Amino acid sequence: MEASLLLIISLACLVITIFLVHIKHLNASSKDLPPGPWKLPIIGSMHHLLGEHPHRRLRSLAKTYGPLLHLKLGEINLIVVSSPELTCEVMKTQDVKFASRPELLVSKIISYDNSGMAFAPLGKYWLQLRKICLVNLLSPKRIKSFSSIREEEGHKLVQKLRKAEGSPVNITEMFKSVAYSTVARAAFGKECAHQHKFLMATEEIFKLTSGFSIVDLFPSVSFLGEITGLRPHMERLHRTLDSILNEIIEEHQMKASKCDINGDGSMDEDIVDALLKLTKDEELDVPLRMDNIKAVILDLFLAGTETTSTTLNWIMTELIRHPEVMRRAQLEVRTAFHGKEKVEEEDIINLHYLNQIIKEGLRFHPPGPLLVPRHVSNTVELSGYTIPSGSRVVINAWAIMRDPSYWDDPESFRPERFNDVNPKDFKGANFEYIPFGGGRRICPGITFAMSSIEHVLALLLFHFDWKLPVKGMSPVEFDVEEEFGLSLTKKNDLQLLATES
Ligand code: HEM
Repeated sequence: MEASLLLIISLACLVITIFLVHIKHLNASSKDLPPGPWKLPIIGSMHHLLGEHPHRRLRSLAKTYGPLLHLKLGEINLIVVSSPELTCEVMKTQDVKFASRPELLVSKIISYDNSGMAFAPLGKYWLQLRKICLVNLLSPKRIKSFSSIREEEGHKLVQKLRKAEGSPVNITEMFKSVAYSTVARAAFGKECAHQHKFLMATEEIFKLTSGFSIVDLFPSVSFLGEITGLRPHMERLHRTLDSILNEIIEEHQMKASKCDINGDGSMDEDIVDALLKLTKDEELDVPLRMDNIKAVILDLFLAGTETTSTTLNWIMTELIRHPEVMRRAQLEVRTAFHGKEKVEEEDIINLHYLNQIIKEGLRFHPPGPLLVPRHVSNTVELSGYTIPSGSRVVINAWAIMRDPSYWDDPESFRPERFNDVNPKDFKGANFEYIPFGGGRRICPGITFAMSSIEHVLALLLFHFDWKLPVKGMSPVEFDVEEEFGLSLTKKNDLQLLATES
């Protein structure tokens, strides 16, 4: 009896010793890696992310360990960048070394083996897509040609709000619908018959693309996808989207063949038409297959709709919370369009205060708080530390854009801060203001996004006065709870009362 007790105690001591030695070994400061919190076997530093959304936890950790942080998340080395100087190093000085993307399970399944632009690895194929996107799909000329779409969708939104006058409206749903319809009509030439299904699927995908999903932290444990149900779920979403895309492409092929038959070159070209034409282009470095075309279309939806509607939603929330900003913006818009029949896009450019509001909205609530993760293919030096090949790199844009060393009173919504003689711009030159990212992976949809956001907000401010539906509720009490995914959305839908001005 005593002997077996002794044996148990000895075994327990042995296990504890091995465990402690293992932890010590795991945590033995590697001189080369950036600093980071202590690790446990298998999960590494995952427990340090509990309790808050990742962008907030990572900011707290950066306060302790510095602006270049290393976390071991399962099998992944995660490098977190939280200062403009290091962001400049990643996005400018050493841009090419940090410009690839990690392979996430969701983008592999949904995006036809990572063949969309957002998750394609750096290389010839991505470069070709990027050129196609900038020259053919999202060129300033093409975006201008979508102005009638923006106007019609804006008009529909105003009509819906007029109809609902007197009752609370779910403005979040309306923003999703207008963002979706605008991209759908630009891409497909008309609204998609399966709008609801498509929107639901894209929202789900955004939640799965955070990069913090268990399947992306243990990529070598392939059965995790099955036992968590994530893989079958992603495959179902893929099948739904694939069948919708097939239908749309068939329609476009039929339309194109009819135009050919009639010898009618005057057909209005949408983004799908432009992409289909490219499948016949023999000059391309890498030929485009039908799956690639579907991946690109999907990317434009995924990247363009949720981000735009999220921005609109947060800005409207802040306008409600700051009635003095709302009043000043309404005055600006109403003065600019006084006596005019409609809100014209050319005049929106002169709405300087509205532009400052949008910039402040993107600073205060960036739809991509950690941007889109980068991947390091070869070991690289950063600020005297070694970033091992295979590391995942995220830039905590949310933390940088609220850093008091670069922003005065950063926790307040103050559009006037962009009223400087040399205001910070988001086109990739100011690394303390990066809502659209930077470097060669910078968002190619900035002009598309800005023209939609400006137009919708100008209409809402011009035509309506806005109130909270609950009497007696103070605007500052209004909730700003967040939900984290690839985009940072408002958790609860925004319900408001609109009265015609
Ligand atoms: C307010 C709206 C938007 C925001 C805040 C936003 C933000 C971003 C960010 C942060 C990135 C990653 C940049 C990086 O890695 O440095 C990105 C990439 C991308 N965005 Fe946007 N975006 C918006 C709207 C749009 C729109 C409207 C489109 C197209 C219709 C679009 C298409 C893309 C694409 C294709 C990429 C991937 C680029 C690449 O990896 O080469 N985005 N966006």
